[in-house]
Amino acid sequence: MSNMTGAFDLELTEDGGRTEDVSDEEYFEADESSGRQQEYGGDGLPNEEIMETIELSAQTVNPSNVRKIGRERFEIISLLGKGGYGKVLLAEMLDESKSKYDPPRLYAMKVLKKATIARNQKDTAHTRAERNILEAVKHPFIVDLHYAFQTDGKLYLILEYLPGGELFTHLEREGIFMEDMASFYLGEILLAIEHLHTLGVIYRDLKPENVLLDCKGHIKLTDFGLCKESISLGEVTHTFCGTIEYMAPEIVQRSGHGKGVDWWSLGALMYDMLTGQPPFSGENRKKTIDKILRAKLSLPPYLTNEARALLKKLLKKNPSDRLGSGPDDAAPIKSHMFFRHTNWDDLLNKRIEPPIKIGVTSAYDVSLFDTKFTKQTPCDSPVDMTVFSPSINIFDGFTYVAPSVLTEMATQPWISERGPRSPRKSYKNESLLLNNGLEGFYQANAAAAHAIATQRGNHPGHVNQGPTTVVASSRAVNGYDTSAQEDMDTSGGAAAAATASTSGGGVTSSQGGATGGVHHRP
Ligand SMILES: Nc1ncnc2c1ncn2[C@@H]1O[C@H](COP(=O)(O)OP(=O)(O)OP(=O)(O)O)[C@@H](O)[C@H]1O
Repeated sequence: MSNMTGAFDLELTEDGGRTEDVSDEEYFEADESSGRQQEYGGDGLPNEEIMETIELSAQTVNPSNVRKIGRERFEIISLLGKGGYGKVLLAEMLDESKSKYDPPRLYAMKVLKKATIARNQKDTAHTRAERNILEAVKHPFIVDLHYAFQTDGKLYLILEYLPGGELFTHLEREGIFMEDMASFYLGEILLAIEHLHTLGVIYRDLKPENVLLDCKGHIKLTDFGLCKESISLGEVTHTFCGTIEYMAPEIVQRSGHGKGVDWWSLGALMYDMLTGQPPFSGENRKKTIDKILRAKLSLPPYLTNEARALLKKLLKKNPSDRLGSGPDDAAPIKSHMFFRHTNWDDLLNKRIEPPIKIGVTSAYDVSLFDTKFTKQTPCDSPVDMTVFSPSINIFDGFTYVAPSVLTEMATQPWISERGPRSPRKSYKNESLLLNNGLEGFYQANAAAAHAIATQRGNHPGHVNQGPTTVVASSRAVNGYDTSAQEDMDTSGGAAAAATASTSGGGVTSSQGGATGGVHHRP
């Protein structure tokens, strides 16, 4: 549905008159002085952040009743994706006699060199005694980390498998989300980030690829604030996340990495959901950075006043002006008018039905993942170095990064985190754009949004009006790799593994027939 070419790309910022240039007081020269990037506490003073890092290992991750779970207990099924740090593979757990469980127990296996979680001691005095940090990180909208083990210098994280794939795969199919749909996903993401913040963890890496969907269509954030080291990039990997344990105290205490960076990223995701592209993106790294640091925010006219107001407040370049940067963290965002129809308690308890239904056909159905990965023969060797070629546009995936983070990155030696990912610029109804131009596109979207809302007998702010179903085609999973059995711990304990489930409800097609970027529902 969304295989349009660049011919239909929209340059919102160059649309003279049809978009609103937000030229208010938020304009912020990020390189004026580092002092302006500091986050301020309720007392008006900069926060002194003393970070502690917890390294992930079998000791810190595995439940105490699980003594030894090793690599030999997993059979690799398929490659799901590659990030800047390593691979993520679909893996099936075997019992102690190397037989498969029935029903199958599927996990996502992430292979890294090292991973830590950095958290602010000030915020976590009450949890510091905890041995198992994962108990603290556990949240309905954050991926579960079940086991960790190390072999050959590689750290294996055995994560909950999320068969719904990336939220933005679904967004690409839809073109854009209506505001009611967007508020559902943004609300779940917000709750996950708010939870991490209460633990003193800043997520920092909120971007489309890290927002996945579980089998029912609820959000799960991957990475839960991990600081990672790649298995393939040598001894030290400098990333915007930062390998915190090598940093000098004065770097760790730099306050450019306040919680506000996550609320900026939420704003950038919101903009992408509602307009089809990130707020600031250029054709290369330099231009993207430049736009994030200096370009005015442009808002298309079809956005409601509520969405417009929230975007302006989240995408404030100066973090101390940004909504959410204050001591109340997420609270003022939750009470913003954009979320006026959101019952936060219902949302947290998953009592709101997800707008997109995940229709996978079997536990092994990986068709919601990119075939450029799933068609490869999977193995857990290090990532191919060619994906880190310096010639690629390493900033394509970083249009969600807050200005303060970019400024800090510019002062540090830095290596790409991942291969290129083009910003989404595809729209459902290319003919509409061709015939009516940008204005027609906006009008049609606004009209369609209104029509759908009316049809539902509902206000556009409401969520949960009958799920859209994304039907995953049935396809054989290729490339089983049963050979990669490595020496590791032996004998598994009573693993409380989650059982892979595909029960996303009935599977009915609702694709096609989109008008003006809006999806028809059955
Ligand atoms: N739990 C999971 N279940 C299913 N797929 C996953 C899971 N975790 C990650 N993936 C897939 O693997 C891809 C790469 O994962 P991820 O982004 O976590 O890697 P990374 O090395 O941490 O990358 P980066 O930090 O650069 O984003 C994701 O975009 C997603 O498609």
